[in-house]
Amino acid sequence: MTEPLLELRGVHAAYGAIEVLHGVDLALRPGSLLALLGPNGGGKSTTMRVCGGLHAPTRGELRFAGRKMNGVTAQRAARLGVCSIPEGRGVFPNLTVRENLWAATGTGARREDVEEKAFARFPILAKRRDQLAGSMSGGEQQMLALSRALGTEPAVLLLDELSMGLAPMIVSRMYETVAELVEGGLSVLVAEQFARAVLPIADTAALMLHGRVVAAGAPADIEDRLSSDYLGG
Ligand SMILES: Nc1ncnc2c1ncn2[C@@H]1O[C@H](COP(=O)(O)OP(=O)(O)OP(=O)(O)O)[C@@H](O)[C@H]1O
Repeated sequence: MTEPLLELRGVHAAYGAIEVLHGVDLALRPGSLLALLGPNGGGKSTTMRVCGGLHAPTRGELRFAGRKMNGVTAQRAARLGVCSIPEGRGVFPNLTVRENLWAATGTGARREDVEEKAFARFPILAKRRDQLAGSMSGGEQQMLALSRALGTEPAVLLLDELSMGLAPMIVSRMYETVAELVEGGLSVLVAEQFARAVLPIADTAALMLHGRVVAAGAPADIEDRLSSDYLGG
């Protein structure tokens, strides 16, 4: 089996004195989609933050392309090719669509190329190019966040709660795009409370409860562990 591109080995993490991850193992293989599932507070966002270099583990290893990368900053992680879209999308509301896209060019991509790709993928963004991001719908903002992240040409994309606040139709459209990106070779780790949105396109899935991965494997293999609660009705 191919080596994981991004991997957590026995990762513990804490906020102050309170440990919230208690030995998390995860393996994201190249060109695949791993869905990290589970209810609120289980530790998905903290796990994503550890993967993106935004939160340092207290124990265990974060590995990228076979090398330990504990202690890297988010900027260094981005330069290595690990790019995060945080919960809440992280677009700059008081900047225009184009200005938001240019924020991706810190890693070296040309502004014109980032714009061209974004507008080809989501034509609505071309129409809104000079509009303030904060004035757009949640779906359009998520398209912008995704386009900006892709502007850095990442090897790994970390997507936290893509579905949050979006209509089901928009969520399906977004995950269709994610599936195309994975088809094209991108490796994607998605944290989702609503498993139904992402399971159909996931290669592997992991269920997190109380800071631990309690089940992991092919979606079909862990489906029976996902109670209707975790499937999001
Ligand atoms: N900044 C913080 N300070 C202190 N505790 C935190 C902080 N962020 C999260 N926690 C706690 O860490 C635990 C894991 O939270 P985390 O956000 O990682 O879970 P989650 O599965 O992503 O849930 P959600 O979908 O609500 O973000 C929870 O008990 C939460 O209360």
